[in-house]
Amino acid sequence: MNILEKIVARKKEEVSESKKRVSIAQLENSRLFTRPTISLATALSDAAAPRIISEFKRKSPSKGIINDQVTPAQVTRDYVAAGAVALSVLTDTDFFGGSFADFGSAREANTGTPMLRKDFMVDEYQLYEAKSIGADVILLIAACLSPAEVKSLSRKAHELGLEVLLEVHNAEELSECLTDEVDIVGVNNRNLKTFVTSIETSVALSEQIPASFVKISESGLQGADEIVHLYKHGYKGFLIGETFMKTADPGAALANLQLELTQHSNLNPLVL
Ligand SMILES: O=P(O)(O)OC[C@@H](O)[C@@H](O)c1c[nH]c2ccccc12
Repeated sequence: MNILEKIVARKKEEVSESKKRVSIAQLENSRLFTRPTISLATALSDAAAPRIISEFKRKSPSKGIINDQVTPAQVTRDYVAAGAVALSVLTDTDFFGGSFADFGSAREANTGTPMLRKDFMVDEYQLYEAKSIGADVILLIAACLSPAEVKSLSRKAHELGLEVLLEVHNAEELSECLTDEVDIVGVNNRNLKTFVTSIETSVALSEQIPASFVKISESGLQGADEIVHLYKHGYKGFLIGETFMKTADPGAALANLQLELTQHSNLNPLVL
């Protein structure tokens, strides 16, 4: 089994345990369930410059502990203050050290910025969970879902008012799984089966994503130059975790990147 298969197998167990503990009706009754969601797709498609989706990520299977000193509330406040277009918070515990508690404190620390529940979605039940914790966007990873699952989970997400980010890593996943039900297409520069990261993945796939979809590039991003390069290939959003989280002050790291981006001619990420 590769790591992705291990994560998905564990996730399926977890979901069946959760279903026994908490019913969908209970999730529907939670305080945040009826909260109106905020559109990330709109924020990105309106953007006249690269926008950063900042991730709260404590650890990962490829890197081990990234940061165990910071709190999601503080990092969220700092990311928002530094101009993040959206926040991504890991809710997977076993492999990424995330939790609903992390997501909840980030949600509490910010009401106006869209939030992505970053997890491995394999069952409709998790969409109800996402809504109950105040998520705006959910992630569907083509590498661990069938095209039919992508379609049905996307439909259900929309029914619940959630936006869908479809993550692809290669041309096959893109052609098999892209459906009109998807709101945003994310190209993961990291192969989740091998952990190899290359921004050339985003470059290569950019042409193949129809212009009607908002595109984002995910993983392994570090500096303004590569972001501007990918922006010129049509990517509007950039999902960044480790580069920020490995510093003592992730919000300050985002602020520095924003500054570097403003120094690129004709690009001002702080002005719409
Ligand atoms: O920390 P990075 O290399 O900046 O990557 C962030 C994000 O793209 C990455 O965490 C990610 C992308 N797709 C995922 C799917 C599951 C878990 C994590 C991910």
